[in-house]
Amino acid sequence: MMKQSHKQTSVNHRREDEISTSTQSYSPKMLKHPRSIPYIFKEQRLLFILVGILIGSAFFIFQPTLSRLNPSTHSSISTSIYHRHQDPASGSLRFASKGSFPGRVPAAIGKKRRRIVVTGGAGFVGSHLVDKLISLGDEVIVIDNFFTGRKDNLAHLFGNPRFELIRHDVVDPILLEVDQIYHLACPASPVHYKYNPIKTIKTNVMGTLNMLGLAKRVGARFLLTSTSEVYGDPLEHPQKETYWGNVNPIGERSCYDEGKRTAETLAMDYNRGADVEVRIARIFNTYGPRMCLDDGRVVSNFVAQAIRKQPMTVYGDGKQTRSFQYVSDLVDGLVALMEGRACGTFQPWQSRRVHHARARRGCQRDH
Ligand SMILES: O=c1ccn([C@@H]2O[C@H](COP(=O)(O)OP(=O)(O)O[C@H]3OC[C@@H](O)[C@H](O)[C@H]3O)[C@@H](O)[C@H]2O)c(=O)[nH]1
Repeated sequence: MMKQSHKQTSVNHRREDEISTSTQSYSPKMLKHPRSIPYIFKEQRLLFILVGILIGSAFFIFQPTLSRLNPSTHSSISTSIYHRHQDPASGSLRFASKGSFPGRVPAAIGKKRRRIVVTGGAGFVGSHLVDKLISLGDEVIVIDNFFTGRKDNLAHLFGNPRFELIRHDVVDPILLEVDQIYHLACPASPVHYKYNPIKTIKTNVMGTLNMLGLAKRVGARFLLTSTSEVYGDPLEHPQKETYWGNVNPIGERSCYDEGKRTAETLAMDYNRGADVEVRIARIFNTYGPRMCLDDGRVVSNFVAQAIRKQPMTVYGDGKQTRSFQYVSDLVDGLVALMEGRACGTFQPWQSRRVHHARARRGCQRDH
């Protein structure tokens, strides 16, 4: 047994040397049960210390991995961040993917700034709306496929940290975490929307469906830019919102007229069926800066012809009438409509009294 103890460790070897040379009396009790627990604890303490260090190191190495696999073991703050990360529509994906550990609160949280999507934001009306929202301190994401919109209309905002531009066609779904959606994407001039009528109606129906789906998913408020053309060839002048129109479902302009009518139907159905807060603005003939010279609408046509000293072309018998408005007035109206409490359909000359009556009745209403 003594021989075995010598082989085990040099510590033991030294100890036995000490024992043999010491003046203390030899204690046979110590060697009597060398494999007893007190003996092992006393003689193998170095081994125990090493094992302890190994277990401790292993715990600290694997602990973060384990916590990522099991978020339920963390505080409520880290759990909610994890769930936001799981939502594919959530912008939290961005900070989570940077490798932040659960429980670490990103700097952006706490500073609540509204995030607003403007579809068709590179267009004539859209770009003015984006300017207005940026001036109000909001974060703006523009979605545009540049069919009639131009990057030039937004060039002055490139580099602004509160501005983002995404080349995307609303006919395809997109996931974003936003507070408000201004849905403008669609060619509006008769020349442009008649160029590819199937694409026009697809943009109005599928594009609006996608944006309403997004609004429902993230709880965003939704504003649809509709048109005076939903009245078709109206038999009433001027047209009130309560007028249902005199429409032709198979005419050359129907891709736009009927497309916008369907978009309005979808918006109201999402309001009634899915509690999406919707606003519908029936926009009349608008003019102002950034309108393309080849826009095809009457104001730009007349201005372009006047500049070129050409005669102005009046279509038909010239007895048709239109309501015109300057683009900044329209943009102010769109923002007021979005921010107001009233849901439903509105025109520029809508009276305050009617707005409030609707607000009292709640968002849901039928014409
Ligand atoms: O050169 C022209 C252009 C147009 N016109 C006439 O002027 C009137 C206005 O026509 P526009 O092309 O400007 O457009 P509209 O008013 O018919 O619809 C437009 O305004 C409302 C928006 O909601 C629609 O998106 C947009 O199509 C029409 O009667 C048209 O025939 C001319 O007489 N000469």
